[in-house]
Amino acid sequence: MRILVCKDYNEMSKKAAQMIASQLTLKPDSVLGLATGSTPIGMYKELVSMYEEGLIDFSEVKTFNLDEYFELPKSNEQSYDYFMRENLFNHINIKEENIHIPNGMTDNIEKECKNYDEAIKEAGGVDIQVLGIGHNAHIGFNEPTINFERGTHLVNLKESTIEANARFFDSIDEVPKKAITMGTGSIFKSKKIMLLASGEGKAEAIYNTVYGKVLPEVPASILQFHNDIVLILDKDSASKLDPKDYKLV
Ligand SMILES: O=P(O)(O)OC[C@H]1O[C@](O)(CO)[C@@H](O)[C@@H]1O
Repeated sequence: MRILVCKDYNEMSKKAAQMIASQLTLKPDSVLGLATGSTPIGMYKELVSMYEEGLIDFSEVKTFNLDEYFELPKSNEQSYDYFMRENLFNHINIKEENIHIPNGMTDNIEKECKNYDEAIKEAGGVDIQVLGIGHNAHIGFNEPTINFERGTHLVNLKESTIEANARFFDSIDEVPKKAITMGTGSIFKSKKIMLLASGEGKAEAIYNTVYGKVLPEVPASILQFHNDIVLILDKDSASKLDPKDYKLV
């Protein structure tokens, strides 16, 4: 588990975008696993700037998003489909058929989840999975639970997650209570993983992820077993780590 600590959120975003750009240089038809939430917004801004400067090309890239709210129409500005188009897809030359986001409006959850995992497999697997992390160390919408979920599945959101995400909605009652998310098993199959975190509020989750016991109650802790993962943090989210365990960049 490599840990890079940047001086602030903007530097973290630049570093993360550089890592994605390197991936696309090495493999133009990369399969990118993408995250939503507030943390990756700075990285997406950097990627759009790099694309506009002609430094990167998304024409052969395929993407798979980690999660999507259940029964929230794509047209809703709080859907992750809407978020991804606003923050990235509408501003780069990715092909529509190469964009994959779980269909939160499906009337056949089991089929949707199975098809999603199969589509990832058919694409050759995720080359680099971008992750954020919740205050309770959830990754995607894999909440603290009693077992690590293997594949993409429907999940009941924890109250703490609903409260954390209520900031994006007019009222907490509007926050969906369920979501479709790639499972920790699906995430773990990614060839590389890049986890981003910013702010003091994530320091505890990062500490538990790096040093804690590998438990489904701390979903991100499973990442200790991955053989090619980098955490890109800002100083605040890294504040509980031992400086000998990370590199300042
Ligand atoms: O980056 P944020 O907004 O703190 O969100 C952290 C995590 O919570 C989620 O938004 C799910 O609640 C994830 O998609 C994200 O990685």
